[in-house]
Amino acid sequence: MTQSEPTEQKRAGRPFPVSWDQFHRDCRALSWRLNELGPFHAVIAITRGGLVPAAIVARELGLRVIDTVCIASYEHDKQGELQVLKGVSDQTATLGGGTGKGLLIIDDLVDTGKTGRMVRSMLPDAHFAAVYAKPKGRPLVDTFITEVSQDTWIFFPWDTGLSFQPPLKDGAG
Ligand SMILES: O=P(O)(O)OC[C@H]1O[C@H](OP(=O)(O)OP(=O)(O)O)[C@H](O)[C@@H]1O
Ligand SMILES: Nc1nc2[nH]cnc2c(=O)[nH]1
Ligand SMILES: [Mg+2]
Repeated sequence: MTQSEPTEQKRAGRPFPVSWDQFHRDCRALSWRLNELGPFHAVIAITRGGLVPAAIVARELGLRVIDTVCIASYEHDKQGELQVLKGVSDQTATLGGGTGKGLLIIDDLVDTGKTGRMVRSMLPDAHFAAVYAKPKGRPLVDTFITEVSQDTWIFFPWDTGLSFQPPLKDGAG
């Protein structure tokens, strides 16, 4: 990528900030939906973004076997090559009969669907859930809570902090 190319975040343009409170509510809503679809043997969080929703969903569904698939692709807001740094453990793979049946994969969001496609190829029979979905990634997930437009960039509470916001009207501050 050359210096002048915009990042995925800049290209997306429309900011969608999510507070801890909102994120917790959305994860609880996801848990309600998943509770009707289970039971699941284990939760698999796609790190790192999937760790927070996975903890909340696991708490709500009473699941105590939690594994990770560690995938890196975005360096802050630029997507590069997908790298699988760690797959599921042999123990979790056995619980899912080798194909992921009865396993619940969780991520914070699906955007282009690249990450989702990768985990689906690893565990084709697992249930894949994300809290937020953009249109390109939506066909990859079985369950999600809120759809946002493709030109939206979601700002998660663990990536943001409180800061001064200038008033909408110029000079009103
Ligand atoms: O649908 P895609 O276009 O593949 O994008 C979605 C993925 O991008 C983000 O992860 P990221 O690679 O930034 O890593 P992180 O979870 O460690 O922040 C997000 O948490 C999803 O896993
Ligand atoms: N924080 C964040 N990470 C992403 N990775 C891919 N899309 C997004 C997004 O909208 N927000
Ligand atoms: Mg991620």
